[in-house]
Amino acid sequence: MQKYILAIDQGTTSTRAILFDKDSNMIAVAQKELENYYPQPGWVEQNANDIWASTVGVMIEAVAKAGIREEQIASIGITNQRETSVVWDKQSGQPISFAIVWQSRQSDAYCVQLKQEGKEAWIREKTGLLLDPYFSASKLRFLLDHVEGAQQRAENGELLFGTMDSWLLWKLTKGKCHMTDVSNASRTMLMNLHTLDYDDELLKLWNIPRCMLPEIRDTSEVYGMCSGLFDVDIPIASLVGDQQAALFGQTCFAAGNVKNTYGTGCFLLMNTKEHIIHSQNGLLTSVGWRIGKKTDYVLEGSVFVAGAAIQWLRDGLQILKKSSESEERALAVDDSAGVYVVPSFTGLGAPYWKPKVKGAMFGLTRGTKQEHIIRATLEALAYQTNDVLNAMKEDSGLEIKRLQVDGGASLNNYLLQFQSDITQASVIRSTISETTALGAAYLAGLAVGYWKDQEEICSHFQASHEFVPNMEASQREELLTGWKRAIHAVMQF
Ligand SMILES: Nc1ncnc2c1ncn2[C@@H]1O[C@H](COP(=O)(O)OP(=O)(O)O)[C@@H](O)[C@H]1O
Ligand SMILES: O=P(O)(O)OC[C@H](O)CO
Repeated sequence: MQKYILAIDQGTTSTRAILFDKDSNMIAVAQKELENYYPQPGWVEQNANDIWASTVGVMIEAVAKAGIREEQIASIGITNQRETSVVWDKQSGQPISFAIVWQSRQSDAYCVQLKQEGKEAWIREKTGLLLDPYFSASKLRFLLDHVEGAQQRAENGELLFGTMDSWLLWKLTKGKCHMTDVSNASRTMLMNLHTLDYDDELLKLWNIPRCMLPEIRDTSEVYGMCSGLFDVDIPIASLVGDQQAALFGQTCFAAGNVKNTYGTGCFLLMNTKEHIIHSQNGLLTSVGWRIGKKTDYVLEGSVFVAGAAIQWLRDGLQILKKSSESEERALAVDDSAGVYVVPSFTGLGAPYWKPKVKGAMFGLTRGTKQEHIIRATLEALAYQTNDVLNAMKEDSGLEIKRLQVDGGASLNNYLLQFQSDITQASVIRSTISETTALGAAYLAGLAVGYWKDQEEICSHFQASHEFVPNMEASQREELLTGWKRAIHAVMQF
């Protein structure tokens, strides 16, 4: 009987379920959009019940679309938007409030206070993370402080905390499994990177009762059975943060392998194997995955606005009808005519971490056309990626000769060629666009023997296109000098 792996990709804007076969082909895809709520400026929330409902919906739809029998599903993998936090009642299974999304800044005051108390370096050494409301700890603190009676109920063992992997696992196993994996736990700011367990000093600092936290497990193992949804019980065999899943899906298994996902923002991850590298250049250190007690760590740099800048050209400036049109419009001019766009609309992320910086455009003349601005905006995605790659090279001491890419904006050939030219590295786009779901599928398949090992998985990787550097060194230097001046200028403004 032909078998398949069902991957759930629970993202910020949608939930997807994808069935893969043994050759990594996508057999069926189902997707449901999700509502984000913005109750106050800078706050972003989601309804965890909607996330659960969307997950059930896409799982059933994907299996129906594929026309397979449920017993043909060898295992289920879950990958998820990371850091987004929810607390629920153990008895009723109801969330005590909306989930706080990773982008939300509502718990910033806790981080500011801890910075003032001089705790940043100490937290960084333990967790590899910067003191920022991006991570789960301050979000959980916020929930326990703002929902009446929550702290006491948590201490009594009545409430449970989870990121979306834990929430979905708990729901799919009908409350039997309250677990997470090391990759997700490494983004909570409660786990110690060295021990891979919750850190008592951090729990004390944030005043979080350990009993409400999910058990930390491997990234690829059978945690429990999905029961009640289908006629047969199906093992759930991977939990993994979405950026780490993409790294796995891109088969970046060796030290120094790097992937970049060009979505709304850009997420760059480098596999550093067993080495915990503490960045001197504004990057984060997290766990990639742990399989059979072997842990791979990663260095990570996030660019907050990437594809979102193209959306701004489309919806804000209205100089594009569709994002995909940006390629031909950029190619309609010979160059960007000295225009630089710095799309730091929500501050600058890695490697600068300047949350208050605004965006800017430089080098405008009477002859500047829409096409120059479009081209310069695409180039900004490549310059920002290049800045993170330089930080990665410096921190790891490794050369980066190859960058594997995915995400919506990676369909833009002009962008990828320019990336290759500026970075002087091969830029490789895989034939499989859904690398995040594929990574979760690989991890779930490995756990049940569907695929034998990483070597077998590597043999599935196929580049759809490879972009190689093709720019004079002098031109490259000149362009990079202009970008540095532009970045410097926005930070001074
Ligand atoms: N051909 C393209 N050129 C440039 N940007 C694009 C192109 N296609 C999509 N995008 C951008 O990519 C983003 C969507 O990518 P996606 O990976 O779906 O993002 P996310 O997972 O963050 O929602 C959008 O911001 C869109 O503007
Ligand atoms: O939902 P995505 O794909 O934008 O990913 C969100 C990241 O995991 C946040 O850290």
